[in-house]
Amino acid sequence: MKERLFNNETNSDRPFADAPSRNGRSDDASSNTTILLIDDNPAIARAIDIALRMAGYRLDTASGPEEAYSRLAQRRYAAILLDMNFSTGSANGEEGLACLRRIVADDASACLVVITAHSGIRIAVAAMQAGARDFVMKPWRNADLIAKLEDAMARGRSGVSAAAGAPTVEAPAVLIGESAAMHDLRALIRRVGPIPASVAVTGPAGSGRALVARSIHAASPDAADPVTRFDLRRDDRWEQLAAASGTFVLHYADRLDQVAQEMLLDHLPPSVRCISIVHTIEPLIPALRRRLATIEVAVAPLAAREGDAVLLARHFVRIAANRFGKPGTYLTQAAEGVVRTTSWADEVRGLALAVERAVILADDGVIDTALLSPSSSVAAAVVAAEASFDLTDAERAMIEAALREHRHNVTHAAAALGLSRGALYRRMARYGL
Ligand SMILES: Nc1ncnc2c1ncn2[C@@H]1O[C@H](COP(=O)(O)OP(=O)(O)OP(=O)(O)O)[C@@H](O)[C@H]1O
Repeated sequence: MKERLFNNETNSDRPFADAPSRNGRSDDASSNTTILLIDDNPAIARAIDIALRMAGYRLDTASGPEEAYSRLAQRRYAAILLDMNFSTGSANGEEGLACLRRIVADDASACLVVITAHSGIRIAVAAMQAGARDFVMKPWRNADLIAKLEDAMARGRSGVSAAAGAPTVEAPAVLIGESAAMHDLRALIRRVGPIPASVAVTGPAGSGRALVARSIHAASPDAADPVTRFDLRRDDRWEQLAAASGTFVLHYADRLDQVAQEMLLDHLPPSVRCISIVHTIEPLIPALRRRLATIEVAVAPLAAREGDAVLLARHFVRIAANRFGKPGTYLTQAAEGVVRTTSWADEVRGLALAVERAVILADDGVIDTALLSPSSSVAAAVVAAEASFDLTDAERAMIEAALREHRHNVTHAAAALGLSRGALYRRMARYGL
């Protein structure tokens, strides 16, 4: 039941000129080590890619903060090389500093090296104060760049050297979203995380509560220790509680009846920090509310987070495109409009599911509105059934998909299929559904 949240890994003129790594190696020590470059200049990205590959490293590139957060939500990088300006004409380093602060807030152990213009000493100082481990000034010599990266990685705070290329287990808890609600949520997590008070994370299922709980733990002094998760619906919950220590993440306390809530109070060791995931704290008896919800961190429904659905959809496209081997898959503007205006059942998880399905069905890597329509799972079922050229199978598959899509709500499934409820019931009986 114990689970470790964190792996203990752990435009310029003439920026690149010369030798590979100071150790020139391409051996096991560095060959598994991946570095993230955040830079909007493809020429720089190509050149750094070559230099790092010659030194035995791998490079992932993000063209700006949005893509960077998405990549950082997927894996932990041994080091991050961050340019300080992204928009055309911007030179004050503010964009880079904001990105740096966000990355460090999400993952205090992130190893950041910033790239500044030759005259950017003020920016370099601000970046170091904000948590960068080092800076390089343009133009740089590749040998210096790699030496600084290697020194920064070696100075990692964790026990295992990132430069040793330890494989990534779990990505940092990165919350995608730029809405006011998400900015407030991040600020609250940063305030609450370090205090050993118990926290109740509230909100609709699928809205990201478990991710927020991880993020709170990541901001705590115990971040390097594993949390223990409990599903309070399980029969053996009381024995499990008694055997554990550290930080507890409790699921479904709000589903316990009054007697079980009192038993939970009796069984919770006094010294543990509890992070509870509940729909609302209303069903909690006052004493349990005091024990579990000293502070409430509310996760807003997706509909109340202006602009976040599109950022999340792009994030899920990147993940699914990578997972299903479909690089370059993207949402059309019209599809992003659908993402923005749809009320997603099951919140962020529902959106993620719709996007994954669309990525799979997008033959040409283009996700247009039709692929995002709620009935696209029905379409997918038809495609699958068509392969067998059996109309009976196709009809059954469509009905099954529509029922799944609408969580067995016959009225909604019938409407999606263009049938009356009675007609759907008759077919369900025929197919034994
Ligand atoms: N802001 C976010 N940024 C990135 N991913 C997110 C965000 N919110 C949710 N997700 C992803 O959506 C999915 C559902 O989130 P999560 O499991 O945290 O929801 P939940 O509210 O805990 O729901 P449940 O308790 O029903 O599992 C997960 O894959 C999670 O990583």
